[in-house]
Amino acid sequence: MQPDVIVVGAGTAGCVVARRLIDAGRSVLLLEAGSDNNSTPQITDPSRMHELWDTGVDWGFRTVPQKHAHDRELHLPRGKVVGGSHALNGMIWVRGHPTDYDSWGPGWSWAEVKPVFERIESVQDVITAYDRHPVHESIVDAAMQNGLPFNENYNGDSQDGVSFVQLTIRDGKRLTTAQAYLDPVRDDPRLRVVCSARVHRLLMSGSRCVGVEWDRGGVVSRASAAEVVLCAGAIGSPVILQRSGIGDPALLGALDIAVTAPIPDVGSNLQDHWLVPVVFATVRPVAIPAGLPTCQSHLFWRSRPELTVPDLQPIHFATALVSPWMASPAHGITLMAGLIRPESHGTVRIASADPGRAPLIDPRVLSAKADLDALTAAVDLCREVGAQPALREGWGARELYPASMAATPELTRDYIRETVVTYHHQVGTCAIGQVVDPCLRVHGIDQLTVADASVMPIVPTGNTNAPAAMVGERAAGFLTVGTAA
Ligand SMILES: Cc1cc2nc3c(=O)[nH]c(=O)nc-3n(C[C@H](O)[C@H](O)[C@H](O)COP(=O)(O)OP(=O)(O)OC[C@H]3O[C@@H](n4cnc5c(N)ncnc54)[C@H](O)[C@@H]3O)c2cc1C
Repeated sequence: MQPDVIVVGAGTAGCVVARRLIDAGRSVLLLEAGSDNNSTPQITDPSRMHELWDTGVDWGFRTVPQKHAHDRELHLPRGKVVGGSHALNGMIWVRGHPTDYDSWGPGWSWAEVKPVFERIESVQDVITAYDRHPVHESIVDAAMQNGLPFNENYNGDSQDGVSFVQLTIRDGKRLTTAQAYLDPVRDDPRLRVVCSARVHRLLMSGSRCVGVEWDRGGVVSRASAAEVVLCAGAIGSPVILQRSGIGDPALLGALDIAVTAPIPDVGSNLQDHWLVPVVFATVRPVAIPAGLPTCQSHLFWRSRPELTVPDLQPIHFATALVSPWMASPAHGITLMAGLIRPESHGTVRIASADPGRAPLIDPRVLSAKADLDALTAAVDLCREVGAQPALREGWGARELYPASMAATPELTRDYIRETVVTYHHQVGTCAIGQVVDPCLRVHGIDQLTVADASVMPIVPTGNTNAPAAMVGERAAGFLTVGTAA
């Protein structure tokens, strides 16, 4: 098969891109490093997502030691299976704040992307009505007792307030873009999906990308195509570019990789959202039945009232999420203090030309003091919500962490450095403007597009799966219809 287009990565965006290219009559070779087995109960049952980390479907990335987080190496789970990170994620559907897209460049204004979200939502089920766990009803009540408004639809006119989350679930099972977009065209003769195919590098002819090289069970194969679309995610896409000689000449030179295109910003501008656990023991048992995730409510709020856009998004879990050093209660809940407009930015760099070596991922978490301040406000807010009667009296909720570990502002900051974890929203490493143009074509290279979370120049105000799917739809439009799609 000599496809029209090679798509690398069958994750959230890659499945959308492949499907829309097939719809437009193109032949597609879709290469995925992980397996095709996304129908295990651990993936399909939304209540079991916590069982997936550090298994065969997780790339299991670790950051380099984080200087501002007590030198901890943070786990960054990423999906390695058809469905990508959507097969591992919390299934929460958030379009983002309208102003998020203003800085993305021509073609990306809210007026232009809003209809794209609506189109995706006509393919990708997003459920808003489900059997909410009573503890989430109480968490929402507690947030309102603490002065927050209830927001029926945070994907509507305003994000602000406490809400029940909207979820990508169908009939009690996780619904990824692999199922919603890819599965309906699986039998189309123009589509070939090759799994366990780890792409090592791009094949270049001068400044033209003419194909890719991959490894499958120790066998190296190559294919050429008129277009290559990288959908390997915010870690995978910059890594493939760097290994292909597209990146910072200083890095490539140090690793003895010939420079194909000097683009210093490949792998820079890594952004993520951050979470800090506020854990409560409850007297009443809390158990989530199969078919729904433990996280069913969240809130959007501001660390400072003068901010025009929410910078906090605590998410709430009907279970005690404790670190190994913490005491685990018999029953509990966790209000995860969430920062969603971080100032700290980092990098993704290959460590060597050897594709077997893990990349060096340095998000530089909490390197900006503003992030520590905002997370402190988020922790304070979660502590206040947990102390409200709906939880204190209704469930016997008692704060376990940070509790006395936040007795002073300095201790609170220390607790944050000790417990901060990823919110799983890495973006920005092949950013529009820096690495790709607004049509997602890599600067100075012909026939090469990047279409995944890596192109987002600023991390959206909210979870990143819906924006990644939106990027996939836009990319396919750029490739098939042109810039006005
Ligand atoms: C644990 C977790 C929870 C999350 N919760 C939520 C949530 O509730 N809501 C939300 O909106 N977002 C959530 N996210 C984030 C969201 O899932 C991601 O932003 C989104 O899936 C990114 O899509 P993508 O297409 O950029 O990358 P991915 O979906 O990660 O897809 C990349 C694909 O490329 C493949 N790949 C990578 N390198 C190669 C290579 N060299 N060769 C071949 N294939 C390769 C990968 O295996 C993967 O399948 C979560 C993420 C995680 C990990």
